[in-house]
Amino acid sequence: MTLDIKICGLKTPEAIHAAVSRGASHVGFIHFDKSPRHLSVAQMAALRPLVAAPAKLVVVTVDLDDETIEAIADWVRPDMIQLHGHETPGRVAEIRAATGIPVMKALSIGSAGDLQGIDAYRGIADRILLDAQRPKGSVLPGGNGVAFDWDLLAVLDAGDEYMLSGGLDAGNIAAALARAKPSGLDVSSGVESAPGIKDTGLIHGFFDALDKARLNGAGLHPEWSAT
Ligand SMILES: O=C(O)c1ccccc1N[C@@H]1O[C@H](COP(=O)(O)O)[C@@H](O)[C@H]1O
Repeated sequence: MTLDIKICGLKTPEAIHAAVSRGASHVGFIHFDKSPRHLSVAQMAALRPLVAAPAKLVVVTVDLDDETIEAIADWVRPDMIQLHGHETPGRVAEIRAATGIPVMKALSIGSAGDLQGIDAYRGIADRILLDAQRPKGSVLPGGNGVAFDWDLLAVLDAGDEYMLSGGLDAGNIAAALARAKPSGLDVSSGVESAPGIKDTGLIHGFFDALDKARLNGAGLHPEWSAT
């Protein structure tokens, strides 16, 4: 098993190319109009062909209505839909069934108790994404560039699969992998020069730091390859 890498909030062909050329397993487009990374359905559909297999396209949504979810499914045809709002297990199942597209449910983690929320989505969401809680005053449920305490994850069982996000960057990725055992990493703000502005140099820097961490064997889960 390899460690999945999702580079999220991409808006330009250059940024998509940088992520895909470095082996990103997932590329994320944000559809949330309060975000500086927001793309309309038409913009996502236009960029969609640039995300070719084996890279997978994830569209990030927040408490979206059926009509918009349907438009995204039909026009953008993502490989996965990320649900980053207050979607209940029932709503997650509904979106999964209506679209036939795998879903990733994001959960905000501020304390060990928040991890119990995972249980409700087991067998319903295809993947779980663990992110930091939104800082006071932020209008964004994610993409705030803040990390949570990765040591909280120590209570999880070895078989608990999750993607880790929140404030990851080239400077902390080795420490994150030494303390957490995710099956994937998700980064957005950490490869930006300003909110919503991806920097291809920082994208390369993130993959370089990851390569270095892997060479040093930084906390890699025994089941995950170092390639
Ligand atoms: O990035 C956004 O603007 C965003 C908006 C609404 C929901 C989720 C959003 N981003 C997600 O946040 C995490 C981590 O972001 P960061 O690295 O801390 O900036 C990631 O899963 C994005 O998909």
